[in-house]
Amino acid sequence: MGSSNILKSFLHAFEGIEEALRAQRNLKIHFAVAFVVIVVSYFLNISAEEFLWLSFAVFSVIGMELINTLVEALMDVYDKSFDPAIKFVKDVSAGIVLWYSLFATIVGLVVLGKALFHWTFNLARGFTMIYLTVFPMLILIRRLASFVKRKGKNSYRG
Ligand SMILES: Nc1ncnc2c1ncn2[C@@H]1O[C@H](COP(=O)(O)OP(=O)(O)OP(=O)(O)O)[C@@H](O)[C@H]1O
Repeated sequence: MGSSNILKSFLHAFEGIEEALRAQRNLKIHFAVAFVVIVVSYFLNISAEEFLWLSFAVFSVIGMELINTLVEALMDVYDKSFDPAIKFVKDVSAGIVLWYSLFATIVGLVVLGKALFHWTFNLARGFTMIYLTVFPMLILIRRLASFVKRKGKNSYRG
């Protein structure tokens, strides 16, 4: 592979990020947040390890948002009409971004919380616990709500 080919590959990859950024509002927001976090971290007294955790978190969220953009675009090329299977694929793909964003908030609470507000990591532990209990609970509540709705409809029909 010649050096001009390497440059071309780099340019295509750069274009990919540029196009995704232009098309996706969420990606713009994640880039802005990542930029602010990294700039703020520059002025804080944090260790190299903590900086790596922050970088890992913000780069992961943007990476997952790029994957989500890719999945959405693939699905739209495949079929634009409403399809429950496409809904599932797109929703799971969006879920990946949400999941990594939750991880990023845990890292932010531990690293930035400590450096900015002298928080211990108990708060982050609390949030982690809430995240892990909230999802099964929300699913349960939604199932219960749709069960009650179905029951209501059936009894109305007599
Ligand atoms: N073809 C489809 N069939 C069924 N549901 C769809 C379809 N296209 C989109 N949806 C639903 O709409 C949601 C948003 O999809 P869309 O492609 O508009 O992404 P978006 O507005 O860029 O969202 P995101 O914030 O996840 O990037 C999907 O998560 C899915 O629930």
